[in-house]
Amino acid sequence: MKERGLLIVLSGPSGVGKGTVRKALFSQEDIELHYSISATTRSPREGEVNGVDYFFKSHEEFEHMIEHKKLLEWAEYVGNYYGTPIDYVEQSLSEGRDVFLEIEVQGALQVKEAFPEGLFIFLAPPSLTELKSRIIGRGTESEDLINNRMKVAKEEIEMMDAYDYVVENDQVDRACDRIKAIVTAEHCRRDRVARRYKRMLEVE
Ligand SMILES: Nc1nc2c(ncn2[C@@H]2O[C@H](COP(=O)(O)OP(=O)(O)O)[C@@H](O)[C@H]2O)c(=O)[nH]1
Ligand SMILES: Nc1ncnc2c1ncn2[C@@H]1O[C@H](COP(=O)(O)OP(=O)(O)O)[C@@H](O)[C@H]1O
Repeated sequence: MKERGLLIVLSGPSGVGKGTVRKALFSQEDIELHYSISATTRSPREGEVNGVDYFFKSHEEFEHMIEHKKLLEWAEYVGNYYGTPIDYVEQSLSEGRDVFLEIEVQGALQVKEAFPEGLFIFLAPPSLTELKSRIIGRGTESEDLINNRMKVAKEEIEMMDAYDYVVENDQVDRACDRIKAIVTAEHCRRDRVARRYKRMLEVE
């Protein structure tokens, strides 16, 4: 039987660098992860492509997905819905592929309920001042939205204890290396456990 893949959840406040670290991680050849594309009701930003960055949905379409249990988790975040389509995750894991979710904190906590065996990583900013300057530097949000995101960020940082690991995003390549090391260690741990049970069953 094919072993199930690993579910990796990267979470953390808006502007900490989740998207940047994820893209860097996916550009590396020594780790193979499968990105779960989320659905959202937020409007596309310049350059974002439907079905690549997100599945962009109307409120009605999103609520239809909720009603028909098409989402593994969903959350309302600063006025928009975001959610993880369940079929892609289930199918990839059952075929032995490692799935990577990049989602906010409320959603990550819902995934933890459904998949306690997942690997939950919180990406943390070096400081709140640096977080704010990254959000401002990205230039995608109005001042009101930036203040909202900072307010939510403080609440999210309080939840970091619920995660298996906290990775500081001081430099993108260092954060990436830390995440790779965590994923590799988790694979080794699971292989060791699987081998131990296999041996136990052979002896029985
Ligand atoms: N719960 C949940 N959060 C998501 C999902 N997809 C993206 N998010 C999070 O929603 C928040 C806002 O995303 P977005 O508007 O793209 O802004 P950005 O990530 O700050 O650039 C971020 O924290 C994302 O990680 C999802 O499927 N579920
Ligand atoms: N380690 C880092 N050092 C400095 N700037 C960073 C770092 N990681 C990300 N950034 C910048 O911070 C901004 C927010 O990053 P982004 O990946 O959009 O965050 P998130 O997906 O968590 O909202 C971007 O302008 C990005 O270039």
